[in-house]
Amino acid sequence: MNNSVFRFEKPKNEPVLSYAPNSPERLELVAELERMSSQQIDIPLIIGGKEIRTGNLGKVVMPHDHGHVLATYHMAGEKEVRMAIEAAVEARKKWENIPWVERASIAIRVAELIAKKYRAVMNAATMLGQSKNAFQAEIDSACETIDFLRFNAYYMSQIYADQPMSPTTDVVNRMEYRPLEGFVFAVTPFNFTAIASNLCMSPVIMGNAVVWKPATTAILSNYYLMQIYKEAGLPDGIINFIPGKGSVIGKEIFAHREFAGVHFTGSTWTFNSFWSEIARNLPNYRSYPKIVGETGGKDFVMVHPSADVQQVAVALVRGAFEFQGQKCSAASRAYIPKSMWYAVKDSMGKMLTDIKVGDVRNFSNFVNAVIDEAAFDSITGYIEKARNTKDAEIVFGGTYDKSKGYFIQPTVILANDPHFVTMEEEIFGPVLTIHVYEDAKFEETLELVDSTSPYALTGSIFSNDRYATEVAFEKLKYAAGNFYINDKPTGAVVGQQPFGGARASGTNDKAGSYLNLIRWTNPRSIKETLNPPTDYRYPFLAE
Ligand SMILES: NC(=O)c1ccc[n+]([C@@H]2O[C@H](COP(=O)([O-])OP(=O)(O)OC[C@H]3O[C@@H](n4cnc5c(N)ncnc54)[C@H](O)[C@@H]3O)[C@@H](O)[C@H]2O)c1
Ligand SMILES: N[C@@H](CCC=O)C(=O)O
Repeated sequence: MNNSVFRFEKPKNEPVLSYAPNSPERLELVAELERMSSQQIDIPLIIGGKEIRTGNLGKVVMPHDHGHVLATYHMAGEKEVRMAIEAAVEARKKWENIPWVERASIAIRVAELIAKKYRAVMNAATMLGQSKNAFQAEIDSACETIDFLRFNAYYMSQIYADQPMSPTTDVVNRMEYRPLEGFVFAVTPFNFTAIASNLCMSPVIMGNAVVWKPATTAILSNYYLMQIYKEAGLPDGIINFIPGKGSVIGKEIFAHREFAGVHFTGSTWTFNSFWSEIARNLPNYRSYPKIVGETGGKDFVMVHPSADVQQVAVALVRGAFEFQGQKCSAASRAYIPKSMWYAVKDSMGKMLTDIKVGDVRNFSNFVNAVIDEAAFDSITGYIEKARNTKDAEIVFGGTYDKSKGYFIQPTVILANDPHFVTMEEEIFGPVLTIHVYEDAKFEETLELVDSTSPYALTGSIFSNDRYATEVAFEKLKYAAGNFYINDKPTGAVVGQQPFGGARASGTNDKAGSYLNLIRWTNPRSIKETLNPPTDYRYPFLAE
């Protein structure tokens, strides 16, 4: 056991590479895309470090070319879920007792491997499997994944250094940061490889062992993560990788006595179903489980008449359509003053005419495919609702085609009714709805922004009038957990804008900050009395 005190310096964010034509990173990525596109791999479950093949198979396809199979994966049944739980419970016994700096070193080594040796692999797998373009993959599967790992090692060192005071000479007080008693269930979404990694690694770094259910539409990149964790020295059984049906896996997990916490990112509906299931099983557990979930959003852009037209138009186009709007933070409803609407529309129209939609391997495509057929059908269903009502009209896009890939043209809906369904419900696709308001009704419109949707994830105000900005800041105090001034509501960076929201958007435990890590510890306060009293009486009783 090493008894030294280690301190990690605050890291810097991983620089985003440009992938400009002929840059070394571009050439390496193109070669990796070709290599991955020309093979079909077999993805097993990984339990206690062992590869398990159940023969119950699913397919990993490219969303932008869904006839192209990249991999087959094996699905867990009840037996494998129980094996994964046992492996995690067993592995945790040694893991929690090694010096924390060893755990931090493994995390930092994972970051280093992704930054250099496996950057192209992680980006190519995310591009092909999740249909992200090179820039969107780079900021996710390279930079954000790396940042989560490096910053969490630093935050962990700060948490552990936080010790209580011992104000008198006869007492020594200290705090021991134990992991949770049991295992943690990580349930991860398709849309960010970084989130998948972080949902597993933040409990792990704090001494916990994890059973990981990845999203079936992100299995390729998630499987490569497992391999990198192993190469970095993560011991067997600390993360147990079990793709499969959520309902089969969830049922076994939530009924288990050793279930100690769930680290989830995904839809509000799924999270609510977990919460009910956990409540139903409460008497079975050893401890109250930690329930951490970041969920949906209906993120707004509120525009004041003093705002700059071009800045607003760019924020709307990038905020709504990057990664096909499949970000929980995507700009999906905007409120524009009447005096600005035609200018904003004109500017957006120029950009939208320029934007190309297609395969990720063609680097000139800004927009790629949505994740799968179910998403395609759900998103286009909303577009059809807009087409078939008097309450709204489609002003850009509105076309789609799933014959080869799940492609939807960036779509802008103008809603006369500020409560039209696409102003209220999360669509999770390339659809932005705009409501135009009378310039004089700025404050009333802020009330509308606050009360229109059950979510409170991200939002922004565009204004060059500081008094107006301040009014929006106050009136929208609880409307967003991440609030932006003169910026799009997406693109939170680890260490800069800790991420998460409340209301129906989750428990707001702020991924990418110490606030998330403290959910994965079970602290023990220790008081040692150096000179214990030998008389039971209070001093005044001796009078
Ligand atoms: N707030 C955030 O930080 C954040 C970030 C990214 C995505 N999201 C949200 O995620 C959603 C999109 O992601 P998604 O489509 O992957 O979400 P989803 O809820 O469909 O799935 C998330 C995960 O839960 C699993 N799952 C579903 N039902 C289950 C069950 N009964 N038992 C166990 N596991 C189950 C899925 O297989 C997947 O791994 C959007 O609503 C988006 O807003 C939120
Ligand atoms: N870090 C992301 C949040 C991920 C949601 O899907 C952003 O702010 O765009």
